[in-house]
Amino acid sequence: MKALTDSEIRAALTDLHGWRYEGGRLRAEFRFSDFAQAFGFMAHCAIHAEHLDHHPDWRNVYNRVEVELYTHDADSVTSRDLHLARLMSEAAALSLVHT
Ligand SMILES: C[C@H](O)[C@H](O)[C@H]1CNC2=NC(N)=NC(=O)C2=N1
Repeated sequence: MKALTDSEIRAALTDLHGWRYEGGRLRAEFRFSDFAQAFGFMAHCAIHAEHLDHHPDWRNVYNRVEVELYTHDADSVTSRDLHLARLMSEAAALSLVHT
C-alpha cells in the first residue's frame, strides 16, 4: 500500500471534519453522551475495520474515543486510512446523542 504525500493527506482532510494529520498519523477524538454510546460507535467501527482488514489504534475513556490511523506496513498514512476515517465519521454522525 503506497504512502500518500503530506499534501495529498492535507487535501483529503479538508472534507474530513475533526481529523488532523499529526506525527505521521490521522488523529481524531470523538465524544458521546455516555459510555454506551461510545462503545456502540466502537462496535460499529469494528465491523467496518474487519471488512476492510484495516484496524484503528484507539483508546476509550468513558464517553471519549481517541483514534489514530496509519498503515503499519507503510508506517505512514495511505488511502485505507482515509477510507476508514470517513467511515468512522459517518458512524459518529449516526449516533444521535453524541456531543
Ligand atoms: C495481516 C493483516 O492483513 C495486516 O496485519 C493488516 C491488519 N490491519 C491493519 N490495520 C492497520 N491500521 N494497518 C495495517 O497495516 C494493517 N494490516
